[in-house]
Amino acid sequence: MDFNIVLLPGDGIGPEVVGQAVRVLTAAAQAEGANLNFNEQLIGGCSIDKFGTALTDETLAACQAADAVLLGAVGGPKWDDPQAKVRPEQGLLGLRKGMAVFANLRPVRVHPDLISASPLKPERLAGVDMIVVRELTGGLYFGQPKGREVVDGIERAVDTLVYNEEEIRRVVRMAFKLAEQRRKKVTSVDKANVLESSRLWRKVTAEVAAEFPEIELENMLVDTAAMRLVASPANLDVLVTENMFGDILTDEASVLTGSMGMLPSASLGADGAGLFEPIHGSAPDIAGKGIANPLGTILSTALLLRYSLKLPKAAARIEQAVDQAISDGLRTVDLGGKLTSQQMTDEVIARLGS
Ligand SMILES: NC(=O)c1ccc[n+]([C@@H]2O[C@H](COP(=O)([O-])OP(=O)(O)OC[C@H]3O[C@@H](n4cnc5c(N)ncnc54)[C@H](O)[C@@H]3O)[C@@H](O)[C@H]2O)c1
Ligand SMILES: CC(C)[C@H](C(=O)O)[C@@H](O)C(=O)O
Ligand SMILES: [Mg+2]
Repeated sequence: MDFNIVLLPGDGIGPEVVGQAVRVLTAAAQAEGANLNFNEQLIGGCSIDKFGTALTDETLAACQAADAVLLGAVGGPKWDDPQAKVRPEQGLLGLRKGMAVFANLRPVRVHPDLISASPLKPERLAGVDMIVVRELTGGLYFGQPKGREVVDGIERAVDTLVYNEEEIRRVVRMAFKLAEQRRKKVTSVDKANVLESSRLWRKVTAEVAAEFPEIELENMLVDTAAMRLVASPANLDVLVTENMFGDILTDEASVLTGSMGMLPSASLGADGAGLFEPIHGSAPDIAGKGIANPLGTILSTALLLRYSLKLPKAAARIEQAVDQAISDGLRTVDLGGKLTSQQMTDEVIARLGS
């Protein structure tokens, strides 16, 4: 079995965490008899520096042709000028759109031995195991019109939140399919008391729910969801929501797990090839120090093996090795330990099993 993987390390800690995660991915795939061919490309700020654009046509084409793509992070202060015409984040959005990966799965699991690493009360964290399904190629991030103009000497800016029913249906259906394998409940998060797009979201979600009579549907307003995420997170199982709500709620959810560095993600479309990335950014405050937590990216490679390469045993090997390393008390700096990214990865590899 041979697979072609595109690596997009990106900026800041991106190359550090991708470099480590690739070691784990290679070892786990090899243990299951799979051979991976890697093709490394630029995206984000480093691509702007070299090519003047955050995503070249060649990089996008390579990603579209690959069996899977592993990305680190993009962005950083160097490219943060508000007047800049090109931004690193545009590369990431263009990649998601270009790969048509409309569903971003963000599993949030609290390891029992990391409960003390979270600022939340321990009794709220026991048994937290949810998956957020974030719509990824629509909503405010992509809606038109979008832009700036000066009217009568006053500058204004416009972003548009637009969804059509098919964009909603396909991502909500993905959430219901996931719920069939889990606790048979979907919490759909919207702002239907204010937003027209949310009222359409709610209508389509009810139609999808009718296709899955064994799954319970709960509708929740996003402000309530933000509160429930910290007040009673163990009651949540599958959450599905629009692009920006999902972005914000998952950073909040990362606090439950002890660190931003823990959360992986899988971005999937209608067919198998996906985009896999930790949910964190380029972390300019710790970039270059070799201390970033690599586990979110390592766990993203497990999702890559499961969802795109269809190697569930290799995926489980990685997830078990990460769980074991944490159970054995191994911690990077963000979790109160002393291990470097490389040392933590060595410990995971040592636990992959034969
Ligand atoms: N997917 C992406 O590429 C992505 C995601 C989020 C932010 N960004 C970009 O990253 C840049 C920095 O954004 P930010 O600082 O707001 O968010 P960030 O996620 O980069 O960092 C937030 C905080 O979490 C910490 N952190 C993040 N990942 C960590 C890890 N693996 N190990 C230990 N600590 C970790 C950072 O040190 C920082 O204190 C911005 O340009 C932003 O646009 C990119
Ligand atoms: C960098 C940014 C465009 C991105 C997003 O908002 O989707 C990030 O925050 C994420 O969560 O992947
Ligand atoms: Mg985010």
